[in-house]
Amino acid sequence: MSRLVVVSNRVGDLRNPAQTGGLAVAVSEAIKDRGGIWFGWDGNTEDEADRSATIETIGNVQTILHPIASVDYQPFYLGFANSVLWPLFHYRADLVRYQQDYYDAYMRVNEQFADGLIPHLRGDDLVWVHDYHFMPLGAMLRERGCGAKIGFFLHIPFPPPDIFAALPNHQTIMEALLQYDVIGFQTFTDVTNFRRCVEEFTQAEVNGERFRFNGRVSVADRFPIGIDVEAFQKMASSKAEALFSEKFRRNLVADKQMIGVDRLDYSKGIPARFQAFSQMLTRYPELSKTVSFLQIAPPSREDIGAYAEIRDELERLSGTINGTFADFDWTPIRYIHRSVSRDRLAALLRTSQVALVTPMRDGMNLVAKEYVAAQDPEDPGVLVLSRFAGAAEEMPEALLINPFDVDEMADAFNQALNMPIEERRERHEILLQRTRAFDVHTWQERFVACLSDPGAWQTSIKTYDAA
Ligand SMILES: O=P(O)(O)OC[C@H]1O[C@H](O[C@H]2O[C@H](CO)[C@@H](O)[C@H](O)[C@H]2O)[C@H](O)[C@@H](O)[C@@H]1O
Ligand SMILES: O=c1ccn([C@@H]2O[C@H](COP(=O)(O)OP(=O)(O)O)[C@@H](O)[C@H]2O)c(=O)[nH]1
Repeated sequence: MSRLVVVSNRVGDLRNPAQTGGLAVAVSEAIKDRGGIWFGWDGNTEDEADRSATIETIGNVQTILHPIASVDYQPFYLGFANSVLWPLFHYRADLVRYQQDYYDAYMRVNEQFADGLIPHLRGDDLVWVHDYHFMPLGAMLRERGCGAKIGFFLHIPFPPPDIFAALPNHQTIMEALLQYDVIGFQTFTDVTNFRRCVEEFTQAEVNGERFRFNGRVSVADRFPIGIDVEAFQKMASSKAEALFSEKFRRNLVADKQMIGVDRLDYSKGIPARFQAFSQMLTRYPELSKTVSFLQIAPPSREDIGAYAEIRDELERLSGTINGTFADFDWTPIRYIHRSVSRDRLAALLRTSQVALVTPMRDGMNLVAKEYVAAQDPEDPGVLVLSRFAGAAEEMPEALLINPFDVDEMADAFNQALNMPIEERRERHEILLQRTRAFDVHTWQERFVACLSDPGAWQTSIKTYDAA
């Protein structure tokens, strides 16, 4: 069996169950299955003299943590990755802050990673590069003579050509992506957008989802990421956590609880969700004191202006909403700006009657799947899900909403709170079945199978009925 070599900016802490961020969570689950090397950033932003890579073995996984010089970190991670690619790929061209030195640092860090990785590679390895931080890495490994199979998986959406064209370096990035053997996306929409960009911005020969460019053939497909359903179910219903949820339930003044769990990111649609909750209380005054809304939103990328702004906006909004609706014995919104461990989170999801997953745009959104897994099948809660989350493609039985329409969301929240038990069970059963069918193990196995033999890979069917 070929060795798997995973590359990503964040390397999950394989000993820590409390990590946040879908990539770290999902890749940790996936690599534990098969073992191999996980190569990524050492998480250090300070320069120490001659910092070199740190190598550690944890079970069947070897982690190689590579430094990024502090002078590069800001323009690479906060700059090109998260002030250019992240907003653009989430369809927010208005938030892009492009600077040539950001791009230069991005290419430099990719070159350094290629130099750092190449001595560890063997010809028969399967190299799996993750996410927008490392789009040119495959091409740079090829330049250094790497003959191994190299695949790329994008965790965030891929935009249509009109938006992608706003990236000054779009052609270089497209051509670099065509140096991978496999280019994986979360959804059909992303695959379609990518194919359209290949057609528009490169000279590649296009045959369905196969592309021939500079003598190399690449295949693109959708590999929807999932969770470890059994592990999450176990956490949600563990005895210790049941005690925690019971205590938590007793302390609740309202009968029902709605929950949102998101990194504090403008793509997650939290302000509109708060507004819709407020609108729900205005439209349906009978809900007053019967429901409270718990929003967990750990800090993320706080050195970027747009992230600081959204934090201020949420503090303002939650203050205004509580000021308007709260009473001596009822606080409508509880907003927690720190991360919560996954076992505790699982219990909180199980204790909540409605989950609000309402991003303006999201690659997948694992919280949607975690909520479904955490439910008691006899008395399950309702998932309200944005049609612009990647998860919506596999989860049409959720209450799908348009996050740009606050009124529609308010009505859907009310519908979720009042949904009869039979309907809740019906929707939950099929959602759970599909969450199981497309779990993190399937994700890993499908990607690795495709990368092992890209020529023989049959690109996926267009529906999820097979689940
Ligand atoms: O590493 P950070 O900058 O702190 O950000 C955390 C991660 O955010 C993004 O996650 C994405 O991946 C999830 C799993 O595939 C997906 O469900 C979600 O929709 C995406 O937003 C980002 O893509 C990762 O690189 C970050 O590590
Ligand atoms: O306080 C928190 C907030 C989030 N998460 C986890 O972080 C991941 C977030 O992944 P998702 O795909 O929803 O979004 P991302 O943050 O990757 O954009 C999920 O597994 C959450 O359970 C967590 O453990 N604690």
